[in-house]
Amino acid sequence: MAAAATAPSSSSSPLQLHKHAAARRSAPALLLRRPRSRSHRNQLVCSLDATNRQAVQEERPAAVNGVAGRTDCYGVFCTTYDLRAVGARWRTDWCKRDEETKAWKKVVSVAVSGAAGMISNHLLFKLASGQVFGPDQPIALKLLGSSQRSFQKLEGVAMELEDSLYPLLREVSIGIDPYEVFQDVEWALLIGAKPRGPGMERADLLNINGQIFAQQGKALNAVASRNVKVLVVGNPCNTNALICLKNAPEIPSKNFHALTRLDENRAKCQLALKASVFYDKISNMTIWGNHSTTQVPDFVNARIDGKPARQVIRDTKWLHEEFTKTVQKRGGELIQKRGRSSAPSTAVSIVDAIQSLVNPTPEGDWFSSGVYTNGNPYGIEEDIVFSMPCRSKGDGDYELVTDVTIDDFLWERIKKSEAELLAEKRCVGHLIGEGEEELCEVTEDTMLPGEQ
Ligand SMILES: NC(=O)C1=CN([C@@H]2O[C@H](COP(=O)(O)OP(=O)(O)OC[C@H]3O[C@@H](n4cnc5c(N)ncnc54)[C@H](OP(=O)(O)O)[C@@H]3O)[C@@H](O)[C@H]2O)C=CC1
Ligand SMILES: O=C([O-])CC(=O)C(=O)O
Repeated sequence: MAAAATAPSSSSSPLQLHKHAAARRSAPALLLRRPRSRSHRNQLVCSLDATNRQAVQEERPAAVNGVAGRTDCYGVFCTTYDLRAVGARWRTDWCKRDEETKAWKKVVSVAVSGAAGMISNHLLFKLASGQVFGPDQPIALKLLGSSQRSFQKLEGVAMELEDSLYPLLREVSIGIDPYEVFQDVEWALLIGAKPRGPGMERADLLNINGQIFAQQGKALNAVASRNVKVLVVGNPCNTNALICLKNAPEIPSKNFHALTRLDENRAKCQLALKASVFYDKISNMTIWGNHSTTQVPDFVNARIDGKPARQVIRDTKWLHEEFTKTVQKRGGELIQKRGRSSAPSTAVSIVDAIQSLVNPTPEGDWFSSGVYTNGNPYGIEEDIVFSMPCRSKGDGDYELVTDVTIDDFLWERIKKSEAELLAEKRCVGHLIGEGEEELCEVTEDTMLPGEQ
């Protein structure tokens, strides 16, 4: 475990602090490490003289000492750095310093569950690099594991993040208690979930994972930022997202998403291949419904180089049969070939999903996300989480797209996916305060992309 460096005494040179490689880069300006608890918040006041160095020093929490259950800064991330360019003079004027700090964006606080898993293995490094929230956006990562056993794995992940020297990565903390890890987070990327084991019934999976998401919903409700954006990846992600939002009544339901961006990317790839064009020519790609084999990849509204896809791809049989099935079953095919479910491409699609919310959607285009159906303009049953076309102004929020055509082909399939989600919802009634577990009747149709 890396030991936390102490702040310099009033006689020490500021340059001594730069012994950590993270600070050797010409990284953006200093950020005092933010105190963890709400009660500590605002105690770092700007006062003037060297005595305040001592005060700041005392505010810094201790490093994790390998104590499972605690969430705290990890190793190098517990150090308060002077991150201005090497050679900058240590100032005793903390107000001036504070002014400089204010010029930088506030650190964005992002929780990731299943942080020791395969998807996170790819995602965390993209988050830390600035690829997701931008090259001028400092970030704090809060890593959630599920058990005492996973705590050690999380330490390993944090060590790799340390060794990657990301200048934008200002905090890493690890823990197994969502009530601690989710404190004040602005984004919660909920990836951790139990995989379906041999002989496990679909209803068991819904129940086991549902309980995880009920607990995490409650924790978010209690301690997260009131406007936290939640992206549920762990399967079955639509119903898990529904459970999560139902257990977080103080957070707007609109803030919850189930990841269907991977399906959108898969659909774009198939259309690009068929039309012999590069991916970037495919736009307006909607995935309707559940992240399962009933999902509906929409070629009716998709565009290729600005033209309706059906004007470019004249092969109706391919669109109706092969395209739809290929996208629906892509996850399963991949598992058969790789022996495990998709992780790198899922991480990429999580990046895409976040970027679609924090950047304005290009004029005329849209993206897919599994979102809460209340108030939807398409006639889809209310009170489920269903993938639909969305547009964002780049403020983290979204609006549903209204200028889409839903023909009979789409509608028939949308209803099938809707029925599947309603059946899943009945299975988790006990987790959303709406009934008993015994009502669960999921059919063979109800399959994750990986189950076939
Ligand atoms: N929506 C989509 O498009 C896709 C979804 N998925 C789904 O994403 C999920 C994760 O996949 P992947 O990373 O490959 O799986 P892994 O098995 O590699 O990792 C899952 C992680 O979840 C952790 N975990 C389990 N229970 C909890 C819990 N209660 N709280 C926090 N963490 C927990 C596990 O570790 P530990 O117990 O040690 O903490 C493990 O690190 C799966 O449900 C998968 O089906 C996958 C691909 C696409
Ligand atoms: O079933 C799984 O875990 C994999 C999955 O969701 C996908 O690849 O779309």
